[in-house]
Formats: sequence, C-alpha cells, structure tokens
Amino acid sequence: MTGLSAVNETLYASLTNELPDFLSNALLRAANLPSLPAVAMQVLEVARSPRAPLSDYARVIERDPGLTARLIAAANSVHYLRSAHPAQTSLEATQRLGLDATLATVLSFTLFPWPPAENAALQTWRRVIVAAVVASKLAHQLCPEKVGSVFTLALLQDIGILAILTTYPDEAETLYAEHQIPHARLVNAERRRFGSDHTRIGAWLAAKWGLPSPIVHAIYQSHDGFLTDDMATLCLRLSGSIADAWLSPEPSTALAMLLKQLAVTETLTTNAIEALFHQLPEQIDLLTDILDLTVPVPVDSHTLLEDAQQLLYQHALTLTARLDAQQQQLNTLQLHNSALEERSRIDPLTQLANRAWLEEQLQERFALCNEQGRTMSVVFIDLDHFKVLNDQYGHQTGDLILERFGKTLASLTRSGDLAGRYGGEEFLIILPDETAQTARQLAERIALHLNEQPMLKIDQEALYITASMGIACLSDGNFSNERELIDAADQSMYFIKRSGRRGISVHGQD
Ligand SMILES: Nc1nc2c(ncn2[C@@H]2O[C@H](COP(=O)(O)OP(=O)(O)OP(=O)(O)O)[C@@H](O)[C@H]2O)c(=O)[nH]1
Repeated sequence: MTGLSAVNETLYASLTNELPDFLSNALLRAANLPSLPAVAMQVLEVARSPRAPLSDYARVIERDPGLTARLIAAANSVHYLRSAHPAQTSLEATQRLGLDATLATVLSFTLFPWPPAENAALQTWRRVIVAAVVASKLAHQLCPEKVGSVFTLALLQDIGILAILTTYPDEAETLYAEHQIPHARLVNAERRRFGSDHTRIGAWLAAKWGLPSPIVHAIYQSHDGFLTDDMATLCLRLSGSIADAWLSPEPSTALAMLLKQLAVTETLTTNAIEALFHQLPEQIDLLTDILDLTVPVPVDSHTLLEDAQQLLYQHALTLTARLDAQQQQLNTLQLHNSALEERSRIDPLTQLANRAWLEEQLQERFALCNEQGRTMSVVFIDLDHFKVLNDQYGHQTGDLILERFGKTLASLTRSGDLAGRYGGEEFLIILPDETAQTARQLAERIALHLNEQPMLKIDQEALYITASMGIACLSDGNFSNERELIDAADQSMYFIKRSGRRGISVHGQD
C-alpha cells in the first residue's frame, strides 16, 4: 500500500490561482469546508491500485472505529441480511459489500452530512451515487482494469458542490434549487455567481486534501466533452450525464439527447447502452439501500430506453424533413441566382454579353495573358450611319437591326470567343489566344456577311448595313492594361470612320 500523498504544492497553487481571489478567500474562511479524514485518504490510495485485495481496504478502515461501525451496519442492511451471519468485522463487511459499496460507504460517511435532509447536498450525493454505478458498469465494458478508480472518481466528481454549499450556504441552496437539472446549465450558473464552477473548486479541494494529482485532474475535467480516447475518462464524463438523465423529471427526453451526443463518440454501441441500462436499476437500488438514500423516481429501464430511442427517431425524422425542405429552398435559390447572374451578364436586346461582362472578362483574360505569356485580340465594331437608319425607319427598326446583328455575331464567332454589345451600336469581340491576323479574318467574314445578307426587308426592299471595325492584338503593342487594348481597337475603328466607313483596320498595321 502506498502512503498518504503530501499536498502537491505546485498543483494546489496553480488551482488556487485559477479561482478569483474573493472565492479562494471565502473558501479558505469557510468553517465547515468538507475535509477528508486520513482514513478516507488511505482508502482512496488503496483504490488507486487496481488489484488491491479487499483485505487491504478492511485493514485501513478498521483504524477508524466510527467508519468501521458504519460499514458493518451497511453490510448488515436489508440486502445483505439474507446471509447466515451478520458481519462483525471490517473485513467481513468489505467482503460482503464488495468494492464499490465499500468505497461509496466510506465516502458517504466522511463527506456527507448525516442524517440526510432533502437539500442540495443530498441531491448531489444522489447524483454521484447513480453516476458511480453507471461509471462502474461502463468501466466493466470499456476499461475493466480501471473499474475501481473510475467508481471512486465518479463519487468525487461533484465534491466542489459540497464546498460551494458550505461557503455560500443560502445563495448556493437557492442556485441549486433553481438549476438542479440539467447539470450542464448548473456549471454556467456557478461561473456567473461564484466566478468559477464546481469542477474547478472540486479539483482545488482535492488538491488541498492532498489527493493524488490524477484524481485532481480527473475531477477538473470530469464535466468536459465525450470526445476522448481515454476510456476511463469517458466513463467518468458519461457517468454524470447518464445519472442526470436517469434522475431527470423527463428521463426519456434527457436520455434521447444524450444518445444523440453519444452517437458522435462512436465508442458505445446501442447494445452496450441497452445492456448498461438494464443493469442499472438493480445496482442503484442496492447501493442506495445500503446508504439509506432514496432515488425519487423509480425508473423502468426498458421503457425509458425505448421512449428515448423513439424520441430520437422522431427527432431524426423531423430533422431530415427540415433538411430536405432547406435543400429544396437552396436549390430554388441557386437556380434563381444563376438566372439572375445570367441576366446580369446579358444584353437583353442582342442576347450577347453586356458591357460589364465584356470588361470583366477582358480584365481577367488580360491578367492571364500577362501571367502565362499568352496573347489575345479584340475587334471593335461600330455600325455605320445608325442615326440615319433610326431616323429613316424608326427606332423600332433600329432595334430589330441591332437584334439581328447580334445573331450574326453569335453565329460567326466560335465558342471560346466572347462577343458583346459595348454600347448603343458598338460591339466588341474578345478572341483569346488569337493574333491580329485571325481577328482580321473574323472581321472579314463579318463584313462579307453584311455585304451578302440584308439585315431586313422593308416593303420588299432589302436593307443592308455596313460596319467600321478596328482590331488590336496584345502582342502588337505595349499595353499596360485592358483599357489601353480597347482604346487601340477603338482608334483603329475611328481611322476607318474617318476614311469613309465600311472597312477594317488593325492597330499598328494601317
Ligand atoms: N434603335 C436604337 N438605336 C440606338 C440604340 N443605341 C444607340 N442608338 C442610336 O445609334 C445612333 C448612333 O449615332 P452616332 O453615334 O452619331 O453614329 P452613327 O449614326 O452610327 O454614325 P457613325 O458611327 O459615324 O457611322 C444614335 O442615333 C443612337 O440613338 C438602340 O439601342 N436602339
């Protein structure tokens, strides 16, 4: 057996530093701060050794006559009386009670006020007793070699509440009456009222008693999340939550929420949880009988688990339905968005790209050419004498001509090219990776088309149009941005206008 641990000063100091000054001062001034007598400390030390025989516990316990008497009384309580001879010694009592009940009795007797009154301390003790049974059953499944230590830790996880109750009796009693369930909310309420919660205060108290640092750390982290690889830690963290569900006024709802959280850990199968729940009632009855504790709601584990799973299933169904509806909404919105986006790029009259889209594409293309040493050309087209057409045939006919010219451009350009309406009767074609020579060939095809195909027939009379076109190629000038490239093509187009219209000019060549 190892000896009693000395207080780990560094750990105690760092935990004291974590508490606000007013709280640590108040805790230290508290008259009845829970204390752990030497005998209980020694029992906990024994419990740290996984293979310690019951006789080791009995030997430690018999040094304290009061504790021994309590243990013998517990061993001779209702559940154990069927045995032929009442237990008379500490060893007989521990043997009859078994490890879990022995530990629970020792800690109950040393920490828990007697006789129990219906108050927050009793609620707390009820919770940890149920939690300890849960922890022990879970440990049998997940880490059988640590059953004893997990059970002890589960019993100690809420000692911080006892410390808060003795330090701020009235305030804490009210707080715990309000917030008894759920426990997670309690932790937040404690932080708001006392500047710290019972896991920190419990760890501090354990360090003050001189409990081994693994116990102190375990209490500190006892209420953290379920995502941990350490099975003993998981057993401890689950134990409190399962106990809360068990003791909740609406156990099936609480359990359903817990099962949902548990699904994330993927450590416990539904079968394992079922097995656990079916073992719990008997074990809890046994222990609470020995300790004269009543668990207020007698729970039928079968019904509870079934109800919880049903709730979870319904919840999943509602959630799926909601997700489906959201997905549909999203699809509609996306369709709507892409239609809007499409509309924001298209000139409604000609169905070609609009100016904004042309400029955006040109900017991107220009940057890409610079980055990758590629080239491109642009063709700037201005329809000739459009004002005259409008004046002569009317604005609507002018519109129709623009629309038909749009179709002409769309039919003569290739899929990688981008033709758009730059302004009133001005058009621009972007030709990625093409030289001025290729751009000229395209311009010539357009000119030929306009020459050969009338845009309209008005009163059986064919109406032809002409265009002035300017071309600029990135490779033929020192252009520092896309704007300069368009300007160059525009100037070439003006050169044609000035020269009498209907023609093609290439920047740098004419
Ligand atoms: N029908 C119609 N006309 C438009 C549209 N946008 C611009 N215009 C007309 O196009 C004409 C352009 O006139 P100008 O800039 O003088 O050019 P132009 O008459 O084509 O003469 P040049 O370009 O010098 O050959 C104006 O009368 C505008 O009103 C449009 O969407 N529909």
